[in-house]
This record gives sequence, structure tokens and C-alpha cells, in this order.
Amino acid sequence: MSRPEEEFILTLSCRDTKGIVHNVSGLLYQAGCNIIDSQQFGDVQGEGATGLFFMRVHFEAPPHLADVATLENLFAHVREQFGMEARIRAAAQRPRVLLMVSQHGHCLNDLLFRWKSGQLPVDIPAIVSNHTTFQSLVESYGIPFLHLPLVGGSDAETKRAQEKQIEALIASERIDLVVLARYMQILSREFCEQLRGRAINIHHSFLPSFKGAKPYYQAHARGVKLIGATAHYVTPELDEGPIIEQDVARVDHSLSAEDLTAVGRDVECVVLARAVRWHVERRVLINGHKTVVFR
Ligand SMILES: Nc1nc2c(c(=O)[nH]1)N[C@@H](CN(C=O)c1ccc(C(=O)N[C@@H](CCC(=O)O)C(=O)O)cc1)CN2
Repeated sequence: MSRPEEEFILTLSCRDTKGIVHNVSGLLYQAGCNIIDSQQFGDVQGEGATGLFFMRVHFEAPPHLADVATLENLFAHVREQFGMEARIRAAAQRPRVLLMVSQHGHCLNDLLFRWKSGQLPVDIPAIVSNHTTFQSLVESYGIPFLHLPLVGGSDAETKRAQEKQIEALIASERIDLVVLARYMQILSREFCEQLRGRAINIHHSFLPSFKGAKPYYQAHARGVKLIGATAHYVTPELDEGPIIEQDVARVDHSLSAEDLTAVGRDVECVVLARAVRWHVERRVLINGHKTVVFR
């Protein structure tokens, strides 16, 4: 039985070819590592295939190898041989997560409870909002609350000034992941580029349906029989980022737009929590404009 500090997660992607699994598993075996779980996927079939191969390996390393730098050196020649993008992280490492919220607090409340109860193995150095609505909730958990309003409106200059404050916080707190828990401001292209692959948004519709603002009202007007929620990585193109997780709930003609909103809240919470957990467990790999999720 290994100790937590000796378990690691290797994730990789590269052009698909023969021998990748053989070389990766053989290297780990030769080094005295034990594979606990291994999953892989080659996106090689059908129209739109990227031709990329993805792998996630959860393994335990012997004490003399049990640090990331040593394992990265060990793995270097295989990485170069296949031209891999590869990352090795200690399984026990707790990612540092910045939560952001505006005026709808159900996802924030859900994530805070999951964090407090140990379901979400992350550290939350701070929470940012452009409103003060949830300051007391956040501070009840002993987490610093930063109120960063958009002073003077949502024009581009005002937004960038506010975003630069968030960027400084991300740097100073060594943030690994930003979660937009119903943060209702469109992030600038510059900010999105900085956060590529490490900012998750919860959109309150089953994308690609009903992008943008007020999706439940759009859905009600369309007479849908299912509503949904989508967690996706944030990109400059609104609600177009790689989808991580989705779910739905049944509705019918008797429900108002407000009823749909109420039913949707629980779906949003579950979908966002799954996406954040899978991301921090390094189960999500980006495959072009899509994802591969090793659940
Ligand atoms: N660059 C991106 N920014 C954001 C994304 C994204 O995918 N790319 N997701 C949104 C979340 N969102 C829907 O899920 C959303 C948020 C905000 C708006 C919007 O129109 N905001 C207005 C201001 C509204 C207000 O002040 O209440 C604006 O920013 O001008 C639409 C959709 C988060 N950001």
C-alpha cells in the first residue's frame, strides 16, 4: 500500500502512433513504478478527428523517485521521442482555486459546502465578486472576499482595469484554476488568453442551445421539454469553449421561466462540481475545441 506522497498523475497528448502505451508503461515498470489506473483515447476515426492520442496514468513511485522533477527527468526521453505535451503532478497536490461570482450564489454555495466537507480537495485562497451580495457567506467560511466592482460601467477600459486587479491576485496567490460560478461579466480576450485551459464557466443552458444572457427565458419561449447546464473552459468566444460536462432535467408546459430557473439551479450546481472535480483530478484534457474526460 503506497503512501499518498508517492502517488502521481501523468497526463499526456501527442500525435497518435503505435507504441505509446508500450513505451510509457514499460518506462514506469522499468523504473519500479506501479500503475494504479491507466486510460487512453486516440481521436483517429471519423470526420473532424484531430489525430491526437491522450493518456492519463495514475501510478505509485518508489521513494527514491517520488518527486515530480525526478519523474519528469525519467520521462524526458519518451516525451521527446513522441513529441508529447506531458505533465506529471503529485496526486495529493491540492490545486489553488479562485472562485468568482456575481449575483446568483447557488453554485458558489454548493462549491463552498463541497470544499468544506472535503468532497473537493482544493485550496480556496480568495473569492472575487463584482457585487457584495455574498460577502458574508464567503467570510463565514473564513475565506477572503474581494469586492472588485466595475466602477463606471462595463466598457472595455473599465473591465481591463478590474481584470488587472484579478490578474494580480492570480499571480500573488499562485492560482491554478479560476471558476466562474455564475460570474456574469464577459472576460476580455487578453484575460481569456492568460487563463487558457484553467478557467471554467457554468452556462445555464444545454449548449450549444441558448448561448448568451437569460438562457432560461430563451428556453421557455422555445417551449423546451428539457433544460440543462454546461460547464466549459472559458474562451474569448462567449460560451464556445471546450465542454467538460453537461446534464439536463425534464420540464413541461406548465412551468414558467422562473420555474425553469429554479429547476435549473440544481443542475448547474451538480454539473459545475463534477467539472471542477474532474479538472483538479487531472481527468480533463483539451482536444481542439473539445475535451477528453477520463472519468
Ligand atoms: N470571454 C468569456 N467570458 C465569459 C464567458 C465565456 O465563455 N467567455 N462565460 C460567461 C458566463 N455567461 C454565460 O454563461 C455570460 C456572462 C455575462 C454575459 C453578459 O452579457 N454580461 C454583460 C454584463 C451583464 C451584467 O452586468 O449583468 C457584459 O459582460 O457586458 C453573458 C453571458 C462569463 N464570461
